[in-house]
Amino acid sequence: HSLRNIDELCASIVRSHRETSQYRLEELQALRWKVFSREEIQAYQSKTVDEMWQHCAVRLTEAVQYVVEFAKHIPGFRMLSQNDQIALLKTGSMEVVLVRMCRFFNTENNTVFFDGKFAGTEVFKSLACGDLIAAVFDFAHGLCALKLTEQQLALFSALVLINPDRPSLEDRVRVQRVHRSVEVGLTHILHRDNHDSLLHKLYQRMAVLRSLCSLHMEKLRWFSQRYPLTAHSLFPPLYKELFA
Ligand SMILES: CCS(=O)(=O)c1ccc(CC(=O)Nc2nc(-c3ccccc3)c(C(=O)c3ccccc3CC(C)C)s2)cc1
Repeated sequence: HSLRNIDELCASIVRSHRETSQYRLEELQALRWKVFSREEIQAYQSKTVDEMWQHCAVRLTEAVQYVVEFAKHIPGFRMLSQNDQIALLKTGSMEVVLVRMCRFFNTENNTVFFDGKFAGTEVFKSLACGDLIAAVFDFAHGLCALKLTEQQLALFSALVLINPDRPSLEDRVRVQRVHRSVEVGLTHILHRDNHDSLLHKLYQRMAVLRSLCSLHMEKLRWFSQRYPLTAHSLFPPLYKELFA
């Protein structure tokens, strides 16, 4: 790895991250105190379980679509086979949405940017999966505490996505090679930012991510058994393709 092409790799991943984030940081900062009114919270809480799940599935699918675009612009990712790209996105896209949450989470009032305003856990009550929401909020808190820069977040997102341990990969060795070059890139910018200790903490966060995503999948299975019609006919196709 000559330094030049590590710099190029970092630059292309950071550019891709910036171009595939629906909101710039400044926009999210400007909106951080725009919270839902009592009436709006009441409206969310009076939705039925399947209405709220459908609503979140649409939001999550939209966030995942941006992650798919992010992946497509990562040089090493594009070189992989179609099947391996799908295999990595199947498990990694939700993890990247969760990692990106540190951009749109306000630790001061424990709210997340959702549907145009910042929402507390009470907004998601009618999902009937308080443990998943609490775990997602806890994870977002923990990640925000690391105060990642956009560049560090971009490289960490790519590292989470290009994971050679994913099931059913055809060319694991190739994914390992791309993973290693992204890791060299992340190590390089953490060293440049004089924040070497962060890498170890980020690896610890990756372990929590995996458990969070299996909890999400478990809830999704529960939901689609309980509401088969909604899950099979009303969920966005990409959501079903990636999560069902
Ligand atoms: C990411 C790019 S960005 O420009 O920063 C941006 C762009 C757009 C937005 C708006 C946005 O889509 N916010 C969402 N919030 C949540 C959410 C919902 C419950 C709790 C915590 C966050 C979404 C989810 O559907 C989600 C996300 C992670 C785990 C679980 C879920 C819901 C499950 C229960 C179906 S989508 C925010 C930020």
